[in-house]
Amino acid sequence: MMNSEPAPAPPPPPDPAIEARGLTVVRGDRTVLRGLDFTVRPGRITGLLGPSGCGKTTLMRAVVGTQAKVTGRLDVLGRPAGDPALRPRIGYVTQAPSVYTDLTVRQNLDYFAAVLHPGRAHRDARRDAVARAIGDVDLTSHADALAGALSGGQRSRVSLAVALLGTPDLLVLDEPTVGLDPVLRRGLWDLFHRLAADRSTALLISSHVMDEAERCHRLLLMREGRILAEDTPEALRDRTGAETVEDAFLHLVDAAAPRTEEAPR
Ligand SMILES: Nc1ncnc2c1ncn2[C@@H]1O[C@H](COP(=O)(O)OP(=O)(O)OP(=O)(O)O)[C@@H](O)[C@H]1O
Repeated sequence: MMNSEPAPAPPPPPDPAIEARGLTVVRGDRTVLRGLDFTVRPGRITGLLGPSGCGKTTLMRAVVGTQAKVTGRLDVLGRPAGDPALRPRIGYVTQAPSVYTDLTVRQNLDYFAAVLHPGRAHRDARRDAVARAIGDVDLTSHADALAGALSGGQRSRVSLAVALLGTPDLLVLDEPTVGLDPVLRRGLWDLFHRLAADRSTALLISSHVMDEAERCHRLLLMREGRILAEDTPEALRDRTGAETVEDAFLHLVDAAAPRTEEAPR
């Protein structure tokens, strides 16, 4: 007998981690972001790519709630960006590592863990979270080194470990792989993919290095404060007939304004 039961409906897509509609930001007397619409999903790595000065950091600052003069709609994890309830749910790593150079790696992590989860009752949980975060960024063998004695790339990884302490639902990373050698870069991208797959973390990662684009699930291509395209790397290549995301970007730039522009590095 044929089964007349309708096939079960597929599960609805999870709520977006970030949803922007008409996002506009003014810095000084300049409009730096101009009416942006985009969505970032949980469990996905979204790459934010574009030339230097196009507004990537400004967009990230708006998402984490540290940017003034933001208009339009910007919802983060179901709340308006900047809502105090979002603070423990978002990890943000800026371009400049923010660590105490006169403390060891572990002491830095202990300090931030105590801010996140104060009190004796959380002592064991703090110790576990610190050990896990140091392991996540592959700094276990440097845990007792002074942060001031680390290389720039190692110090950025301490900043990343701090951001991972609270197991955030959203990680916002501003050029996290700058200055890292290829082996460490690969290790970090593996970690980003594990966070997306195992913890359903939404990752928004900026870069102006186009070869990192292929490692992302989705891309937001930016130029001069606008989104040129929002899609998967594969769809962007197919749509433009380009072999690389960099060529796809150039194609889209030409299609948007038929003039010669400098390509992002
Ligand atoms: N404090 C500020 N006051 C006024 N304008 C600013 C300020 N900071 C940045 N801008 C301007 O905002 C624009 C976007 O800067 P933003 O730092 O967001 O770009 P970006 O894409 O992150 O660049 P990069 O890749 O070099 O970090 C730039 O034109 C910059 O000059």
